[in-house]
Amino acid sequence: MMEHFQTMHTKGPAVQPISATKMQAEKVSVHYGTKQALFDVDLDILDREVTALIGPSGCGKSTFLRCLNRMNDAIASAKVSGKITLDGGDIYSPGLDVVELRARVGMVFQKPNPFPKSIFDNVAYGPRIHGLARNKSDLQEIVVGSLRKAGLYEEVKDRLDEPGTGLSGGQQQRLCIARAIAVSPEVILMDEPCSALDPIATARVEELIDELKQNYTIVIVTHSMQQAARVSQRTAMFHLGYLVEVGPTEKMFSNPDDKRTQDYITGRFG
Ligand SMILES: Nc1ncnc2c1ncn2[C@@H]1O[C@H](COP(=O)(O)OP(=O)(O)OP(=O)(O)O)[C@@H](O)[C@H]1O
Repeated sequence: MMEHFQTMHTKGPAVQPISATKMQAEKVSVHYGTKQALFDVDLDILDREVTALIGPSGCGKSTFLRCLNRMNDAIASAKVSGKITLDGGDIYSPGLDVVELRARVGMVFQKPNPFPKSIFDNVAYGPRIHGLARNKSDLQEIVVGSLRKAGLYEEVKDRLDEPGTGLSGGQQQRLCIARAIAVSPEVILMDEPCSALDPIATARVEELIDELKQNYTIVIVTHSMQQAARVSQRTAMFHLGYLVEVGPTEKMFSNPDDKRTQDYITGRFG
């Protein structure tokens, strides 16, 4: 795992930077038909940090993640209440362009899901539909830049015209990350992005997440305590649809406030 050390070039006491809130959830509840899956969740997502969502299966992690870019809109039975803001603006306000929202808050799924298109076209897809490139060389620059940021360019630069589906699982997931990055999102949501990957590909994606947090706010759902501890700065623990507690990852894994977190991280349930 790559370490980032900050060097202070100025004299005087070190000032602890205060992270700004990028997204804020207030009293967020979700029902699927008559079944309530989330109960009054209040959670701040801090800018340019990795927030890990942990908790036993079915506790509502993915449901909450999907609220952050309105992916639950696609589920007919899902009803979201409460308030979620991005830079202070309500993402559920009527008239909000959901396509624009999803460009600002991108998503990477559990199973790598490249389009049945070339590597180049996978990454160019978003910039094309959002009209982000003025000409071919602009588009080329965006695609190459995104593949570089996703740590994939060197591996694929000689075969950009070949299908994305021909890559290995780990490469496909980095391609999906490049595709998400290509539209310059501010927030990237990741739903168990490594669960289909082998340990080496997982380590590569974890390193990438660590690098990406310099420029993007990341929210990751993970079943792996080790992964949450390795990649995140803050951890939010969910249980039976409730947010149990949230805090700095180090504290959550060494000295959590809530017994349910303690039980979960020590493998007593989940
Ligand atoms: N599309 C859906 N329709 C109906 N119920 C759903 C739907 N998606 C999730 N649920 C229910 O909502 C609850 C929370 O599910 P969710 O997938 O958010 O949990 P999770 O913590 O992400 O679980 P896992 O770790 O197993 O992925 C569960 O009881 C689940 O069965």
